[in-house]
Amino acid sequence: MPIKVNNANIGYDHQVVVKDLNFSIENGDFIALIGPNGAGKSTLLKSLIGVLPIIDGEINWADFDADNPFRVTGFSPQTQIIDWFTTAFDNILQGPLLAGFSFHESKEFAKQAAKLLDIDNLLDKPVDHLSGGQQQRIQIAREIARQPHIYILDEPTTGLDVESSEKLFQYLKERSDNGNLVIASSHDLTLLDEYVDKVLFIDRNQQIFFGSLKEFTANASLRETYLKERDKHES
Ligand SMILES: Nc1ncnc2c1ncn2[C@@H]1O[C@H](COP(=O)(O)OP(=O)(O)OP(=O)(O)O)[C@@H](O)[C@H]1O
Repeated sequence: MPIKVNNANIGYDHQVVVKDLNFSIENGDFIALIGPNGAGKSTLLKSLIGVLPIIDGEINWADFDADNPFRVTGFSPQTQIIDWFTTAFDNILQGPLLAGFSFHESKEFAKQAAKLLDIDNLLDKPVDHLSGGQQQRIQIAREIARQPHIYILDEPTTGLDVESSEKLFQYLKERSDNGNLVIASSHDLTLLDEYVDKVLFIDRNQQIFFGSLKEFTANASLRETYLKERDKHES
């Protein structure tokens, strides 16, 4: 079992944001992490990859080098981590280079990822000359170019238009169909309905639901609760 979360309490400086999390991520899973604003989605994704220590319980990366999950993971947080003083291409190239690919392979992977994110015409531009949505694409392209086994993506479609969001989710679905793991937070239920196979719903400091998309969709009151909470926080 690649990632197993047991009775985990997560948060900041002993301030618990979500308590008693219990779920596991298996090879081939494409999981949507949903919950209203402030529910703790970013906190959970940071805890999963280990940049934020958990308060209690366990998160086990059973089949991987637990000391260095970054080797096998593409992680795109909500706050942009970008090298502002280089070009779009050099930013993307850093992903595969740091993952250990040769310069030649890295250039190929960077070009492919740029094409997927429709930024191949911006590659020689300094990143601080680009729009927020274009910068978001660069960050995701950099992670995709690493060819990771696990994708941990915090609202990857923010700033992306509908067509690009569909293309990205289609790609992630193909990766999960090939045995890779994807967990992505999103507020876009239409996109999730089309591509993901499991849902993790957190709200009011707790895990409300973890299971298949089918179960989630079939449970009208659960879906209703999610939509109501989401819209309440967004209005
Ligand atoms: N660095 C931090 N230190 C202390 N508290 C924080 C920190 N970052 C976030 N929080 C708090 O943790 C809670 C969860 O925040 P988080 O960003 O994980 O929510 P989210 O579900 O990702 O929200 P959104 O949908 O708005 O991105 C919020 O109450 C937030 O104020």
